[in-house]
Amino acid sequence: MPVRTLAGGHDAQELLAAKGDTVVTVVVPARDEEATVGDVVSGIRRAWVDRVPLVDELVVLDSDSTDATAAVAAAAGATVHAAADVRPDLGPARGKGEALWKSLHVTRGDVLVFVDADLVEWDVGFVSGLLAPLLTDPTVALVKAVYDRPLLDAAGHEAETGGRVTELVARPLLALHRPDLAGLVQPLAGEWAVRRSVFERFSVPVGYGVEIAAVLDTAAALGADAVAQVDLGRRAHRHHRHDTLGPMAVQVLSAVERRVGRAAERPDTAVLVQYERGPSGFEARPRDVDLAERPPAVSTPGYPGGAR
Ligand SMILES: O=c1ccn([C@@H]2O[C@H](COP(=O)(O)OP(=O)(O)O[C@H]3O[C@H](CO)[C@@H](O)[C@H](O)[C@H]3O)[C@@H](O)[C@H]2O)c(=O)[nH]1
Ligand SMILES: O=C(O)[C@H](O)COP(=O)(O)O
Repeated sequence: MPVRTLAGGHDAQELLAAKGDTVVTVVVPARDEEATVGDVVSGIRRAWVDRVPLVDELVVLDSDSTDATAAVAAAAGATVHAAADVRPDLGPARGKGEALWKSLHVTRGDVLVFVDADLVEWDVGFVSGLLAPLLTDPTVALVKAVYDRPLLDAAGHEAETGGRVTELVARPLLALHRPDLAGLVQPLAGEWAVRRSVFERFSVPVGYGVEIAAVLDTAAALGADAVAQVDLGRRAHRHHRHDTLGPMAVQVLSAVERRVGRAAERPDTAVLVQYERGPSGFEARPRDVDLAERPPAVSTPGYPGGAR
């Protein structure tokens, strides 16, 4: 059965009625996003906290930023937590997955909606679109965004279609290992929503493997039918250079391999060697890539409702 694809564009009052007493948390992970995090936070705040009270908590997880991300996010109306300051007793780790995992420890939502902080084209309907299936259909556990993804050049002009790691790594891996999930158009979308009761039971890659891991773990635990996707229109974001997409690809590959029964015993670091032409020919630029995973939040001592 193909992955369920749902339309966005919901009536706000109907969603509010469907929400009832479900607590909804929006989490924005951000590392050095002072240029864009303010618009993301203030847009969500105006639409879904002030005008329609669909969102109960709006939280930015500041992921080791060295710029003014935290101050900008707080001024825009978010509750800001520095990821490194959340449960420091659990040891240090860095990365996007770490920020999302730490968010479980400082929020109370029954449903968590994740929205990237680097968006330059987006719509507040992303939040309601992702929430709707979870508020209205108890069989849905995780919802991914689907959208057109332009690849913008340095001047902001549309060059071609984006999502290079998605198209060259993530979707091919699904085709090989989980063809029942191959209908997911944007398996790496940074905009997704999940039930806490599900996400808190998964081990979470600290880096960019977090999205593909959550999809695979949800399908393994509850069946592919528990994963849905919603068409949200169009989204544009800041692009990485190819040399930082390489480590991202390694993290996505590792998260998948661990979940299809390979590489379970792999060390938590890999070295990706990239090459640049220098004065003496091609010079090696080795990069350490962090493949570590956090254990299920529910298993960490002190987690509310978890082991103590
Ligand atoms: O250590 C980090 C790195 C990134 N981020 C934030 O995470 C979001 C997405 O990061 P980004 O570097 O912009 O990733 P993308 O190039 O957009 O990668 C896509 O693919 C990744 C791999 O699946 C997903 O994690 C991303 O959400 C998705 O947008 C942004 O708000 C970042 O500020 C952190 O919080 N901590
Ligand atoms: O999701 C992806 O595949 C990566 O973030 C790369 O996206 P981009 O090619 O649009 O920069």
